[in-house]
Amino acid sequence: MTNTIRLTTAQAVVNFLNHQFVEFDGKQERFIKGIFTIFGHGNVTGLGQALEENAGELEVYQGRNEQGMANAAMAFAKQKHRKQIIACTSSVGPGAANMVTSAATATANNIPLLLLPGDVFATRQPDPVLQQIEQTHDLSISTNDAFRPVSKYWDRVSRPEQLMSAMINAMRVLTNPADTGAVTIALPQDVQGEAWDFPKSFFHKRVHRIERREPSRESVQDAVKLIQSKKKPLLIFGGGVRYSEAADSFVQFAETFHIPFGETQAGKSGVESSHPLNLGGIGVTGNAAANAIAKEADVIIGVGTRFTDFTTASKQLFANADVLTINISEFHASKLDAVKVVADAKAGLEAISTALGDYKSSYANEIVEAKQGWQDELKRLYGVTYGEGFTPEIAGHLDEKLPEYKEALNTELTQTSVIGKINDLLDDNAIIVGAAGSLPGDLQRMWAAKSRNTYHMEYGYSCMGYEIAGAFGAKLAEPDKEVYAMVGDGSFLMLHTELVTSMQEGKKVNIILFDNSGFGCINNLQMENGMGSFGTEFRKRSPQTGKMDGEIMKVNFAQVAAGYGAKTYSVHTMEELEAAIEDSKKQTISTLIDIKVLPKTMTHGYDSWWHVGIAEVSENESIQHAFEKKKTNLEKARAY
Ligand SMILES: Cc1ncc(C[n+]2csc(CCOP(=O)(O)OP(=O)(O)O)c2C)c(N)n1
Ligand SMILES: O=C1C[C@@H](O)[C@H](O)[C@@H](O)C1=O
Ligand SMILES: [Mg+2]
Repeated sequence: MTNTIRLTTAQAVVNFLNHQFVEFDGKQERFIKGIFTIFGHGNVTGLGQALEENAGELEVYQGRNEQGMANAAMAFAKQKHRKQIIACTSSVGPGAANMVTSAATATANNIPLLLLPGDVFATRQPDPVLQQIEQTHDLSISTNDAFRPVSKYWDRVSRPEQLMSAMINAMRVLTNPADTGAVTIALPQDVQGEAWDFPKSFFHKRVHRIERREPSRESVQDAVKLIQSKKKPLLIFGGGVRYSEAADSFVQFAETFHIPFGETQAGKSGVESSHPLNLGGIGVTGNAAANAIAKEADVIIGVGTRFTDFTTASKQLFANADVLTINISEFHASKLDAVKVVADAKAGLEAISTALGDYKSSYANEIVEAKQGWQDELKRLYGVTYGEGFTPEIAGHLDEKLPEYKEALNTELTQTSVIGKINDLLDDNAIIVGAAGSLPGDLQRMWAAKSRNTYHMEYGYSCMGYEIAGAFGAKLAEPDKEVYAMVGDGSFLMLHTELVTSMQEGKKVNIILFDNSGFGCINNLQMENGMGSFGTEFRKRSPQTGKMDGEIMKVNFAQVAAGYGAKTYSVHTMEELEAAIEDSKKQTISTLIDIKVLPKTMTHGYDSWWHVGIAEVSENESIQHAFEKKKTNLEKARAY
């Protein structure tokens, strides 16, 4: 009996993908659910042929935009806590280039994403093939080299037999909780069709064990010593806790030692917001309760967090505290000069818990009071209404222009009150998905997660255009729940066409669109830092000034989505909002609710600083002032 099987490279890819499984806590699951495709000459006659002939168990999807489909694949993996993925194949050239952004998004967020872009001919016989870029200094370069800096593993299969080591390494990285991200296997279009006698053993079922790395005894002792020397510890619930499925251990740790916790964007909803020790979002987009407690904490225990500038408020928030990290990645564990426990979140927390004995923090009423204070503030935010003498949350920027927006958008709705209403109306187990704009900040502060794992925010790359594709990916992961994309008008305009794919697949997503006719959060950012309103409001070019300071642009987003066949609603009042949400729940097709909101009515920062580059020299006094302010702020931050 022969020990080999003759297949094309592409057929071997499909066969191999069908035989990959992961095992976590004793539970085995198929690792590759399916594959998103947009076919072109770079993949249709190779991978396309292989999938047509025998896709096996792989579900084959048809994307609309390569970035969109890859964002959906990433969201699927994120919602599945990295235990299952959907691969993506594109053509050569522009199709491949469209996935570079998604690769970066997945890598920044440590989410597994397998990309299989077509590539130029290995033989070079037809060079330049259509869509080949031709770098004169190096003919081995193709568009796919652009994936190198944004991939955790990159390979090009220039001969069929290279596929074996390429795919084994791809799986190594995709299933490695400490170092996962985008994996790019570039497949030259001729090689995809070339045959090889592959060893049958290459296609045997492979089970990739996702192990819970135990901490070393010494590192646990270090952690115990540090915590025992402190009175006011603060835990941070990072995305790693969710991926490690360690929420129960985390809560038990917090309760046993009476330690409050703040949530990062990736960690939020790992535990219900109502938990008495859950202070909610922390950092630049954190709330007043979490940030106030953080300022007084003497040790920060960051679990499964990358400590981004948003979490640390640009290293200002924990300036005077010691830091302890529990992280599966040595790299992330080593941040902020921390005492580090390199371990799986659950294993690390449980080991420290056992060794910590009868330690108790010395918080008295601070936690209850901080939470109550934030509840009062939330109530105020829910109730912000436009009217006589109105002062928006972000005051002093466009105050005098608000009546013009009210007229143009035909609305008096404020963003904070709309978010409050939506939070009240959605099902407790509904999933919200977001990524960019002012919404991630508002939602991290304001959103009360009533069930676990219902808050899905891509804030590692904060990539505009993730929201709708991401909602579709989350829906594929959890088809029995309502999924809502929370999206600004800017993000919608950047990329929304996987909405069509959601309808093709009969997987309903709901788009909640906040139209303030502009890149609102960037307008806030520039004006807070001394600039005028420049290039961020959506206004027509004025024939008088020659600048984009003319009429406010009006887009009927409901009509756009209706054109795709979605059920849509135009909302200008609270009553219309309530009716739209209730009706949208009854629909079986995807929906879009086009909500017109006033600019500047999103939440403001709560005692936090975001470090951005500011001009050191300018004729403008307000810029000079902003630069001085930045210098003062920098002095209050940790140096590294
Ligand atoms: C792909 C991408 N390009 C640019 C940015 C920078 N950026 C962040 S938010 C934003 C504007 C978002 O506008 P919108 O979606 O309308 O949200 P709003 O701030 O108005 O709520 C921009 C341009 C980004 N995050 N992602
Ligand atoms: O530049 C940015 C500012 C943030 O407020 C926003 O949420 C994010 O999308 C971004 O890219
Ligand atoms: Mg906007």
